[in-house]
Amino acid sequence: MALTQMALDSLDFDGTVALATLVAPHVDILEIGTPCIKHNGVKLLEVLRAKFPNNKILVDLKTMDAGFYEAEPFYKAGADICTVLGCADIGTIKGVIDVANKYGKKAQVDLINVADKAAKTKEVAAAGAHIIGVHTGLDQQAAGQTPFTDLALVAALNLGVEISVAGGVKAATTAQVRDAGATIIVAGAAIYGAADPAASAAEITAIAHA
Ligand SMILES: O=C([C@H](O)CO)[C@H](O)[C@H](O)COP(=O)(O)O
Repeated sequence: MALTQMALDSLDFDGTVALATLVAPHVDILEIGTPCIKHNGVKLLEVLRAKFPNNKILVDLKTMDAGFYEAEPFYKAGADICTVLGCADIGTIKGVIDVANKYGKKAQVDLINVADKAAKTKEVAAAGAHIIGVHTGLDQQAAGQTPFTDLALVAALNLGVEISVAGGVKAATTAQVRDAGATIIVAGAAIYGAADPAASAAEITAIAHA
């Protein structure tokens, strides 16, 4: 059993709200993707928070510096999870963990571009990270990479932290990543690129929840 998260990666404010309206009943977590939050800011989070009280909301800040200071306004506005880059300074990562704890929320450390993912996972888990994000980014996917080997590596550490997996996951690979130990399964393009995003989200969630 894993939760599902839909990545909202459009830059368009109204289009994002419209897509979230279609998909929200069929996923556990709505993600405001990095380009989307940079373009639209905390106002979009406030709108989604008010419209979708039954979904958790992840804000994909991918924070690189000033962890506590950057993430606090988003937790204050209703984010349940904010992300911080694993390649950031440990002080930055601890800042996001601290502010998440202050609001009773969660911090996710994104392993994108981290060279030694096992060592980083152990370090940030010991620092109190709530979720480890195994992530093959859009540019890495374009170069042919997938998250599956990294997921196996992180899951094998058995550290008792939640593990999120993102990077081109679709219905056909959802059972594979669920069985490999992901507790949160992220899908972006597989849902927003589908002819029927609600049906695609429902299909992925049915597999993830099995
Ligand atoms: O985090 C993401 C990306 O780096 C842009 O910020 C995506 O939201 C994430 O990769 C999920 O999208 P898909 O890979 O299209 O499923």
